[in-house]
Amino acid sequence: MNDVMITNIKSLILPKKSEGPLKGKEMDELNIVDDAIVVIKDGKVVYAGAKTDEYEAKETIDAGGKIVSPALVEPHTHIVHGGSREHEMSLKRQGVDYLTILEQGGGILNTVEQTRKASFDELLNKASVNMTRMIQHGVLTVESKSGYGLDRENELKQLKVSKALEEKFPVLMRHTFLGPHAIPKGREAEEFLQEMTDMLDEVKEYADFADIFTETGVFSVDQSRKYMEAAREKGFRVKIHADEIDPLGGLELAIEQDAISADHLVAASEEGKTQLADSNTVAVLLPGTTFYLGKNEYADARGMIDQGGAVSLATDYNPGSCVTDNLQMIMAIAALKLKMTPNEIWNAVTVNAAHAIDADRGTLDAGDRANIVVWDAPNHEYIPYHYGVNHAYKVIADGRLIFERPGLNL
Ligand SMILES: N=CN[C@@H](CCC(=O)O)C(=O)O
Ligand SMILES: [Zn+2]
Repeated sequence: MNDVMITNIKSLILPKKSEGPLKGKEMDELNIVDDAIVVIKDGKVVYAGAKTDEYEAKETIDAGGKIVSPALVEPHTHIVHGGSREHEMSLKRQGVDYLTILEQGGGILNTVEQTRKASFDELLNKASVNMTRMIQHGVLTVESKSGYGLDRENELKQLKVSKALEEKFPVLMRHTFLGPHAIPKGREAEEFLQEMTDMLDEVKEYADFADIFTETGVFSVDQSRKYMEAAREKGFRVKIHADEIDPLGGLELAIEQDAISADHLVAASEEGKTQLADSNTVAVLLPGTTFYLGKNEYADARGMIDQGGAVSLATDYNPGSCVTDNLQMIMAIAALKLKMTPNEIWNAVTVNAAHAIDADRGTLDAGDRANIVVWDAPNHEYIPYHYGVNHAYKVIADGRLIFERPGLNL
């Protein structure tokens, strides 16, 4: 006997499982089945498709005539950190830009100070609040970066908190070492980068990927290449914060280094965008960051997709450049500012996001984990359209209902 049957599904969104990420025109293909059911046994999907009488189950979850999809995948966050940086809002209002705040010892370095001061438990409790919110917004797979320690003790502390989060919540996580995230006060780039590179062996136990912030005033393309090569030699797949503000050629470097993802890419070159199509690299775009930094130019998602590249979307949740843990909000910004179609957006936050972090998630084929969201929306286009609110109505992790949107007690 099966365990659970989700019935009364108006439309079931079924992104296509594929060996690599969906690229180019494939990104606009999405299977949507009307009047559907999902059957679950031992936390896995037995059947997801058109309604049939063929199956029985011990328990029923009524989707209430709403739409259902795989749980969302969040491929880029800085969820573990101490403190907050609301004071930077007034600096921004006065026209002080992101890199200037960093150069003056604020920004990332401010969060480093607060993260170093925080105990393991403080960090875990704080990140748990964000994780709870992400789950409530329909996310059950989360990538999490270090990068607010910038020394051995605190980078390891952050990665251990990240691992503990995965133990605590019914989520699949990927953990990324981002030791070269900024240059600590009083240090010199080369020797600090060497210290972070020397940590890679030890970090292997906790991290799936090695990442670096390649940007003006942080690490150059040559320094980043050296770090990525060292990480790859030690068996890491690499990631990169590339071309976020200045066009340094970070996307080309990512492709050259067979990075699993290149993230940001607001200022990526035409050459890089062209190369993306023939690469194994997923472009993880973070339009919430462009919005939050008050920029007018967004990443050229259309150029990347139309030339045959693979694109994914993430919040980039962090305390400085994008302070939201609502991936649905990013879906709206992608529709409005990146000119992505609803199908492209759904693929970008499910299958392609999963490929960007090497996670077998984002689909509901037989045998997949039954990580599912019932959305309070009439169709899949509605979620990017009605922005800024949470449309997740029920969240099901491994076949278990773990969140149901509360109503009002009137
Ligand atoms: N740009 C570099 N790192 C983060 C921001 C971190 C911060 O400002 O605290 C990002 O992806 O946007
Ligand atoms: Zn980031």
